[in-house]
Amino acid sequence: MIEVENIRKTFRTPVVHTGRFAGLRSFFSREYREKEAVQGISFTIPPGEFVGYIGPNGAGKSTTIKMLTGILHPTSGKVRIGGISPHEDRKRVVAKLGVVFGQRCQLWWDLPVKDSFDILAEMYKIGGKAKEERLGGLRELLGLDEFLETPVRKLSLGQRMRADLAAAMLHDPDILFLDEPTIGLDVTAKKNIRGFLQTLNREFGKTILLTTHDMDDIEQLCSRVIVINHGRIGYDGSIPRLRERIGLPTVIKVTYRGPVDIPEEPGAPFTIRERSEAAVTIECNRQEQKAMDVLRTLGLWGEIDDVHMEEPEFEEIIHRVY
Ligand SMILES: Nc1ncnc2c1ncn2[C@@H]1O[C@H](COP(=O)(O)OP(=O)(O)OP(=O)(O)O)[C@@H](O)[C@H]1O
Repeated sequence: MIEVENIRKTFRTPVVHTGRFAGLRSFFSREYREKEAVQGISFTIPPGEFVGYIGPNGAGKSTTIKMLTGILHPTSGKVRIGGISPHEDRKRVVAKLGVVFGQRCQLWWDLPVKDSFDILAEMYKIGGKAKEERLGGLRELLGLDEFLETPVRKLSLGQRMRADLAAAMLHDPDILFLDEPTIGLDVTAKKNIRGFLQTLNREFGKTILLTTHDMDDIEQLCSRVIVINHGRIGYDGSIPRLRERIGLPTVIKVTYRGPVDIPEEPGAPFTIRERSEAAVTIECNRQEQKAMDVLRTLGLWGEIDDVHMEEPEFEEIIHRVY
């Protein structure tokens, strides 16, 4: 269980002067600028949940993750991971956590991948059969064998991410924090990583908090999404409920065969976006109108030949929340 209670983080940075005697003025200056990166955030994540933690650049996502992992101490508020405060007992919390930062490799750059795993296993005090079994499972799930002997610096981005994920899971933590794990990856590599994360969550019950700018990651993986902006939570709930709340229209295009009689006003709760001799495109709100009811009305205007339906893009919905 991850418990976050009204956490805040204010960064205080000295004001740097410019112009004449700037260095001297900065040196003697006691002026500070304050930045409230996180402004009172609360949420609870029960075991086994897969949560997307998203927001625009500078929203406060990384700052939150750093407070959850104990790297940063909140200015106020409380964090509990499995009942333990990461600040008070970082060692015990770290044992429960796996952390992956997509932009930062956590392995030894010049060593073969398997040597990095050996060092980590030593650090976590995993040996013998347990180590073989765990590493065997990860090798299979992540396809590590093709590059186990390769130095980390020579890995492709996709291979490096797979190695990083294996390293994060080596001590079998219950919780995984991921910061942009698919950044820069091609379609196939993304698919592999997503498949692995899905397996961790669904088959092994791992709790996952995922930060990403890739909305496909969120839509394909997360059952819940927390949206943060300017250090505050703007939304916390399921994706369908978010779609409902934003209420962007669904677009339906119907092509007719034979004679068509499209009225000037639809006389139904949807709007006509475009019409031609043999087709009509309408916009409707799926929360207010069932697609079948809309189609029934459209069927009164002529014999339907083909139907094309476009749901609002998740990306567009998130853009509206930001
Ligand atoms: N150590 C620091 N000192 C001062 N300000 C900081 C520090 N770390 C972060 N900030 C500021 O706090 C705000 C939130 O930053 P944070 O890195 O948490 O955002 P983010 O949501 O992770 O953004 P991104 O998507 O760009 O990674 C930003 O305005 C940032 O400049």
